[in-house]
Amino acid sequence: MVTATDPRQATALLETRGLTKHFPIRQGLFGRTVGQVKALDGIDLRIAGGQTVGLVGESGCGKSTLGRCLLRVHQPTAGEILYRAPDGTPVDLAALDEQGLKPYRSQIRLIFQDPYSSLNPRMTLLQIVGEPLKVNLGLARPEIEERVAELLRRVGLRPEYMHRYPNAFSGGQRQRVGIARALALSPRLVVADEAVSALDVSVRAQILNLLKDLQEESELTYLFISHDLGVVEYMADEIAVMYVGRVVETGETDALYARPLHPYTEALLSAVPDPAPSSRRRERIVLRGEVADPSRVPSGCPFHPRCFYAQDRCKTEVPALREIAPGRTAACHFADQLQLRGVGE
Ligand SMILES: Nc1ncnc2c1ncn2[C@@H]1O[C@H](COP(=O)(O)OP(=O)(O)OP(=O)(O)O)[C@@H](O)[C@H]1O
Repeated sequence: MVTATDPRQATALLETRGLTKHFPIRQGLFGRTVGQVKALDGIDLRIAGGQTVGLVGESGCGKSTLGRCLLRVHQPTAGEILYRAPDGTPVDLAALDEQGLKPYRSQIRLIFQDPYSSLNPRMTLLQIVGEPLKVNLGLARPEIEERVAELLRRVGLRPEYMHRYPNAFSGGQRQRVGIARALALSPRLVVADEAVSALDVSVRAQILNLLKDLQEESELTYLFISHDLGVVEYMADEIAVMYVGRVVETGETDALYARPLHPYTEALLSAVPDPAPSSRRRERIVLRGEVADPSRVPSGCPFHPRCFYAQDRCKTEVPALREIAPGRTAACHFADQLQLRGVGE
């Protein structure tokens, strides 16, 4: 059903086309390039304004590299990052130099994974959260204090904490500080890279709910990167599944979880803990072998050596990411024939 909040109807805030990032592998005394790590290999991804896109996949499949390219921490090797500026103009962030990127640096921000190592222990919360206000906006101390107090309130911390140091706080509180810092410049898109993975299970839900509340208050858009499919199901309107530098499936969260179209997604979902274990049990699909090495991507479909449904064609022909049903894409030759198992069957 197409509803008012259907991500397919919302305008894209950011869209990547053919986004590619290869890291050279260097060897020897003169650093000769002997190969390439294909961390991203032609990513087409659409992030609708005000929505959360969940990016999932095993470790090493390129999720963080994608986030870093959007933030332009990395210079992409090829492809476009089309960002809709506040006045509606599309801007290709991949093509801009540091000077050109300046106006957009405040609009796309990152929440770090580890609230222990990402906060400087020698800086007070005022300095940590206020730093972007000083550096990017050049604000004076009284105004910074005022804004930091407001930011701390928004993330559920007492304003008087601003004079304390990070070691006075728990993991969950520290991540609230990290979120306050990410929000200091009123961004439009926030990349949350494993934002709750380092936290105790007991505080994860509080941080996830905080992120949801902040999204509602400020119409934020999230790219929510996680290897935890349970967490992503709770957070994301839409999902993109990555495998070795490529997007292999996209769709609305409910539809994708109920009926995956790519065998890799089916395997990932089979590992999500069963909410009602006494009912018909889902069988966990144990994939053979390790995730492919992005410097030696298998021929044909990169997933074929691990796929239980692979046919001869899969060994030679690379499947394109194509629309299988409205709002559903998959990069599998047999996506419209396979009857794969989802969650909650
Ligand atoms: N700066 C770099 N130089 C060389 N190779 C890199 C660099 N950054 C990432 N890679 C490689 O690119 C591939 C993708 O890494 P990336 O960190 O993006 O994956 P990921 O899905 O985020 O994994 P994880 O969840 O473990 O962080 C990996 O093979 C990684 O070793």
